[in-house]
Amino acid sequence: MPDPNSRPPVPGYIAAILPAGGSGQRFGASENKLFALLDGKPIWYHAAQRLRQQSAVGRIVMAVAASDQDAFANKFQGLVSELQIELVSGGKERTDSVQNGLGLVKDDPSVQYVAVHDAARPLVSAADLNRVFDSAIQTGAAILATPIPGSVKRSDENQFATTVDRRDLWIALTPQVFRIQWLLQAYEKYRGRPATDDAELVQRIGHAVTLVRGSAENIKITHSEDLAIAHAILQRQNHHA
Ligand SMILES: Nc1ccn([C@@H]2O[C@H](COP(=O)(O)OP(=O)(O)OP(=O)(O)O)[C@@H](O)[C@H]2O)c(=O)n1
Ligand SMILES: C[C@](O)(CO)[C@H](O)COP(=O)(O)O
Repeated sequence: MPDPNSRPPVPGYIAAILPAGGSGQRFGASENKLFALLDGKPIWYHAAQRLRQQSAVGRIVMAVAASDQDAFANKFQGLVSELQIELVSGGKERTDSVQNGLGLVKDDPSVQYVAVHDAARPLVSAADLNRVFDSAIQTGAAILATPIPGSVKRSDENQFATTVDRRDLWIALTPQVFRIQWLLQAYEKYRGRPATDDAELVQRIGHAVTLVRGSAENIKITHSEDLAIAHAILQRQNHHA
């Protein structure tokens, strides 16, 4: 159902917020996992570059932890300027980082939608970006997601399994794209109750969030072994480009 309040988009109507303020505990490197190189460039750069290539995207705001700010001001300064990225401080939780990014764009009248995209997802395709942007314009809130690929089990207290019907289960990806007023309201009402993504906050204030089927290649770099998988996916994508 088309959103009656949506206005016809003009280039730059989306602000992308890239939370990059984590520490990559599960990746286990001595520095932020987002600094690991993929095809010679840091992971965060690939994520931001794919958004920069979209004419719908105007501002790109990246939230960076205090401990990484020197690296972004020095080592990565050229890459940050090249992609015209605005930096803000990261927060304790991912939601705090996103909220800091929102603070920078909330009063900008050219921003109609916000796309929140993990800086740890370097492989999102242009086709998926276009589809989730289009869906957000139609509905006000849309996220990339991919159906659960395997059998799903629930463990009881003795670690005995029951099987969960997976037919309507999806894995949430990013970008997650929202009409800016909805995301601002969601964060105004957010009282720190844990949420692993922004769609959950928007749902909590009563808006339906549309699932847009996206490629499972849009992985989040979480564990160190994900880097080798990302290299293989990138090679395949480059080969088919
Ligand atoms: N306080 C935080 C925590 C996470 N993130 C960002 O949110 C994205 C998804 O988070 P995740 O993959 O969990 O990254 P980390 O929190 O860095 O990883 P870990 O949980 O293993 O420490 C990443 O781009 C990460 O940098 C953030 O901006 N601020
Ligand atoms: C936002 C997210 O990437 C969507 O899949 C995910 O929820 C982040 O979760 P994590 O616990 O930080 O891995």
